[in-house]
Amino acid sequence: MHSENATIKSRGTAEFLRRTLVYVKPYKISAVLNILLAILTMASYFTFPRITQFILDEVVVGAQMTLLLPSILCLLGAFLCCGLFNALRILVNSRFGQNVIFDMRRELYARVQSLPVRFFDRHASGDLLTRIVDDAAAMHRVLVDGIERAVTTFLSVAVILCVLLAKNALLTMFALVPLVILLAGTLWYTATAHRRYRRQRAAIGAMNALLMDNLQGIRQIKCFGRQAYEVGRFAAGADGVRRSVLSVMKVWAAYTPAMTFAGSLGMVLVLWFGGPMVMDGTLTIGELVGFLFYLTLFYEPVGRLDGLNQMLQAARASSERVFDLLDTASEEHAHRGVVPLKTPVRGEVVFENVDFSYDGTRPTLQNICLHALPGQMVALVGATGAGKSTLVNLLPAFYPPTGGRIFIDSQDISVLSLESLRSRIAVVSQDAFLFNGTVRENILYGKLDATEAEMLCASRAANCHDFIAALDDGYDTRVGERGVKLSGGEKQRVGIARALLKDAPILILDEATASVDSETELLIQDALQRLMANRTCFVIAHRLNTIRNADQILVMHHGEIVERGTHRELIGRGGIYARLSLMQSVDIEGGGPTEEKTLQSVSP
Ligand SMILES: Nc1ncnc2c1ncn2[C@@H]1O[C@H](COP(=O)(O)OP(=O)(O)OP(=O)(O)O)[C@@H](O)[C@H]1O
Repeated sequence: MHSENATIKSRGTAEFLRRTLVYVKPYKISAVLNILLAILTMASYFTFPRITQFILDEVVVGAQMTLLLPSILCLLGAFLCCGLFNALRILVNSRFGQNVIFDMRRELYARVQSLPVRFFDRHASGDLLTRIVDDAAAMHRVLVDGIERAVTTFLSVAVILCVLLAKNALLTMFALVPLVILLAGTLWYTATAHRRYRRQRAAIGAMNALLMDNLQGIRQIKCFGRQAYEVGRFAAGADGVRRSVLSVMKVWAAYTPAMTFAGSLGMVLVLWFGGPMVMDGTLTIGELVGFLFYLTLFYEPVGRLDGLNQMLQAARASSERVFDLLDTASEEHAHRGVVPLKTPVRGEVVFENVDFSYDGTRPTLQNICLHALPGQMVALVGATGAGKSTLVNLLPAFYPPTGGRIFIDSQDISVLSLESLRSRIAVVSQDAFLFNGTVRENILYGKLDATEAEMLCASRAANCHDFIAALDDGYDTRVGERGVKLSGGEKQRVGIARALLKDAPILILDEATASVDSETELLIQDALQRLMANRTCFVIAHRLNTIRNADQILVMHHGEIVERGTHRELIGRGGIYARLSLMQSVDIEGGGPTEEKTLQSVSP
């Protein structure tokens, strides 16, 4: 995880602002209205010192009690306006903010969906989640609150400065002396804060990555009794966050009070030099109090600039992680194919001298040649790590081959659009991943617009209708995260129903290794027979008895096809397959298995 974050490019504030402001464009009117309302709120609030001064000087000292009620009503009206404008500002600001973050998250998630499978091999889901949820939120805060605060702050500083100068230029000079210290402090903070925020964001990403990984593996943790070990690992991650946040806060703790103190110096100086002015009659007491009120209003936004700066630096660090995601080339960018697969698709598949490597150096597949005729069943066998899954993963272009070509119906898949290619391939994987929704939603994943009748038909063909109908809420039963509420055999059949509904001419079937009872096994095999009928099937077989009737069996070893033929031919050859077959005690003449061992445990 740390290495992932180390690769994130550092970007300047100008790039941050340029790319972040793009999200405000569609909501220019809301943004302007938001600022306008903030200014009105501020302006109504600023009448307070002026009216107070009037009450003190004209009403109290000038003994004009008839003006008291109108003055108080004015004050009340100003506060009312202030509250009203503020309420409207909050409404506009919230809508504006939620629109911005909605757009950001939608764009980010769309980008995540378009990233190549290879990207997900290298990035932890928890870290990606942090970028979409937290980092986008930090960026949005700058746009929504930051811009508003920046405008109102600078405006109020400018307006109040004019008022102060108009009231008493000499006192204003004294009041502004600490501003030099404030500016120097701000510059120092800006220059040094960025790296601390980068570390903080990286630490949060790493902690979330660990958290997500652990929650997904909670059963393994319990099974191995590793709760204490994982608590320790999480504590190390959380400690990383604690230390990075503390390093930010340590500086902040010294910086903010120092800046507030510097601001207070202005008040002290004004009192020091203003007091004698009142005594010698060049200033009224009301004018001095009014001046001090305005000075508070001056230093309050000046102090807010520090908070704004902190927000900006945090958002800049977050934006680097967001832009890193947005700037990663999409699958379409790398694949480039746009041609649709010619229909009707017959399902002829050819691998022509295909090589592949995950890391660009160590070959995972070498010189793979195969020719599957439409409707044929091609079985892949071999020891674990031989490259069977890698081979089938090249067919839907999850990874591009590093050498050679792959054809479907004589069309090179590298020129085909991914959408067209993948819509013609169904995958039934070992773990039959189900989404955390209802059974119905999971089956319909194969064809979102399928009718109820089509769904029921697929479900019956997959031998899962009966168990689904017996569930409390039938097809509307929620299956839990990854389908946790269903048994392995049930999940597999829901997975088969989903693939049946997709009705693709090419099927990739990664046979489940987990054993199920023989009745369920029969139901699954029966469902699979229906699924495989009239499709070109690639079956990663772990038990040889299920592939005896395959049209071709390819035996893989260290990324190469070392034997090929039918079951009988390979048995007759007396090579690796025959040995594997013997070890699994498959009845060579076609009878049932007497003992089953998965190929995972057998090395050729
Ligand atoms: N995403 C990946 N990134 C890097 N290397 C990988 C990746 N997936 C697999 N490998 C490596 O590629 C080799 C082939 O793996 P593959 O999963 O294709 O084998 P397999 O024959 O399907 O094994 P199994 O039967 O156990 O599933 C292995 O050495 C594996 O470690």
